[in-house]
Amino acid sequence: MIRLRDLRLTIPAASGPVNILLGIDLDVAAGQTISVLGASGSGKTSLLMLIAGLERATGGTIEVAGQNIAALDEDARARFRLATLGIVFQAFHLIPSMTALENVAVPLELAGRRDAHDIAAEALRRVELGHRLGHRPAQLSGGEQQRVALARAFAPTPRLLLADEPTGNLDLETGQTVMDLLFALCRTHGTTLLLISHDPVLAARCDRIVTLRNGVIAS
Ligand SMILES: Nc1ncnc2c1ncn2[C@@H]1O[C@H](COP(=O)(O)OP(=O)(O)OP(=O)(O)O)[C@@H](O)[C@H]1O
Repeated sequence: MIRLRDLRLTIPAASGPVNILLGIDLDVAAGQTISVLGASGSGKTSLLMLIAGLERATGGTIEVAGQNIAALDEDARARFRLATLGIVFQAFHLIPSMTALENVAVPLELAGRRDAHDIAAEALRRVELGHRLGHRPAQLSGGEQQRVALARAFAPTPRLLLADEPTGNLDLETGQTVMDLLFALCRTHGTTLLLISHDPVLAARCDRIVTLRNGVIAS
């Protein structure tokens, strides 16, 4: 599902170029769950942004679901994301003016699904938010907002879920509930998971752990 070869990222900055990733090689099989650990600033989020096609690599190759991301232009990458990936961030990134149902329906509508609202309602019921369809994000708790974000990510049944510290803004117990749901959804749909975390206990729930250090995979 993911194949990275000598992946490099250098970003220009006022004080000179910043080398963030210095040659990453990684293979993740379909259906596998993998966690990326590493200290703050080790390049975890940068790696996720490259795999999602939200950032351009400065070297190496990225294949996701057999697609060479670097070969795609901006529009093609957006279509590729819609068809292939779900992403969940630490901040929930819901649209404040929209209800939970509308937030989950957006990517489905963009993908041309006529039954977007029915699928969105079902996705929200699966994260136990069937009673909150008409609530806006400000009317939901943090845990509920992240469950809406999970429903939005899983509603189009993506082959790959990218999760960046999805429990970072939640208390321990709420975070546990969200992660139980996330792993259950991955299992049900056979979704490949790449989970970025600081937390070794959470990481240990994945099939595999890799650790980023100084821009390379240290273990
Ligand atoms: N646009 C940018 N310009 C310059 N430096 C950047 C930029 N984006 C990221 N960096 C630097 O790249 C390094 C890696 O950042 P990244 O966000 O990928 O780390 P991370 O491992 O996800 O950290 P955290 O766990 O704190 O979220 C950091 O040192 C950061 O300061």
